[in-house]
Amino acid sequence: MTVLDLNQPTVTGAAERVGVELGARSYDIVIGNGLLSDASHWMGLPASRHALIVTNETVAPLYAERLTERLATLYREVHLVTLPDGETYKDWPTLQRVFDALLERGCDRKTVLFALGGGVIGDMTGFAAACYMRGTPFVQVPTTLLAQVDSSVGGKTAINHPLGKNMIGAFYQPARVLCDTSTLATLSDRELSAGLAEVIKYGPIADPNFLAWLEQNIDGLRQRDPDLLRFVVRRSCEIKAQVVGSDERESGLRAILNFGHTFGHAIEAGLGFGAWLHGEAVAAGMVMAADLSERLGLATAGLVDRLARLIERAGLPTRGPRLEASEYLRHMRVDKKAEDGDIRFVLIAGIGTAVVRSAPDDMVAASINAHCD
Ligand SMILES: NC(=O)c1ccc[n+]([C@@H]2O[C@H](COP(=O)([O-])OP(=O)(O)OC[C@H]3O[C@@H](n4cnc5c(N)ncnc54)[C@H](O)[C@@H]3O)[C@@H](O)[C@H]2O)c1
Ligand SMILES: O=C(O)C(=O)C[C@@H](O)[C@H](O)[C@H](O)COP(=O)(O)O
Ligand SMILES: [Zn+2]
Repeated sequence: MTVLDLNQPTVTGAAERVGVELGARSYDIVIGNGLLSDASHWMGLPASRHALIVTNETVAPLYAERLTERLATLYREVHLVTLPDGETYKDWPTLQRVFDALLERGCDRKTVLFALGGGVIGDMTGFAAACYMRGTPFVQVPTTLLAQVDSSVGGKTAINHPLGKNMIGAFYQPARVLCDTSTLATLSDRELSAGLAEVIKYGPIADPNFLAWLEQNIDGLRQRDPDLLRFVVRRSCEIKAQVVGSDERESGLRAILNFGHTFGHAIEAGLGFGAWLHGEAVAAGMVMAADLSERLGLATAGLVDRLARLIERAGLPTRGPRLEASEYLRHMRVDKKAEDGDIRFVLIAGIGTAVVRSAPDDMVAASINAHCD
């Protein structure tokens, strides 16, 4: 991929826009400090009588009132549904509560859904929007770092199945993504680190300069320097928008965004959803995938150490939990990239270049055993 402009972070108060170019489904990602309080970025959203804010019990007390006030100037009826918090609730019964709320409040097919929260809320709201009356518009208002740099962009929506991560879902693009970076101030350190895992991912798969920049700035990011945070949100969105813009439904290139996820999803499913955060599982998964890249002779020696050092400095695990390699393999066989039972991994063939390959089970097991407790 082309390396885009890596200027020093912009320090202006003005919001920035990154376009996701998908023809009729194109939309903007708007990034700025205080967007929830700035009416100008909320103009031109899909028109409707009804808006439904979908959020959870942690985020609602923090930001639902501000979003309700903002939407009250745009929609005649603004409804709110507050879901329980956690990855364990990314499931059918909780999704059903969104449909209950829509029907009980008389919402029609033009109703605009607003996903206010992290990736769990974003993925479920998007899926609800894809299904309700066969499709109603939705807007992402991501409030975690992970959601601002990754999950709010690109239209992958889903819930989990006990046997596999994100197994039931749809590709369904939002009408806009509004990233208010000021919401990151209330995020826990653990969740901030989880978001950094998906940020780090973009370096090895797409942008060597970004990886080097992260190595220089990781401490400042963990200290929540607002300019650094805003820069990583923008740069991450630029990379993801470029990938999604050229392969919306993952027929090829888009799979590179799954770096670390084949192992990571096995960790999440193997331990039971919610035991490890998604970002934590992806972090350990990236180390295993880097190891496999070295073992297969795709990457030169040193990749694992370099990546693990950065991951550790980001406050993330570099080793997976104690699970048998056979248990990992069992979960990985249901990964969506698998073909005919053949597990396919995103591997690194030099920093900035990712490839998708299968590998012999014994080599995969060796990578797992070398990097799990
Ligand atoms: N669709 C995609 O492309 C994509 C990409 C990456 C991850 N995901 C999915 O996203 C999910 C992980 O997202 P996540 O890391 O945002 O987790 P999350 O949605 O569970 O949010 C993390 C925690 O932070 C809380 N929270 C949210 N915003 C807050 C704020 N501003 N202040 C304080 N607390 C806040 C939440 O209530 C939750 O407890 C996983 O289900 C993963 O599979 C999807
Ligand atoms: O947008 C994508 O494409 C990604 O793969 C982004 C991932 O970070 C994300 O976790 C995604 O939900 C994983 O998708 P899946 O198809 O493996 O469930
Ligand atoms: Zn992910």
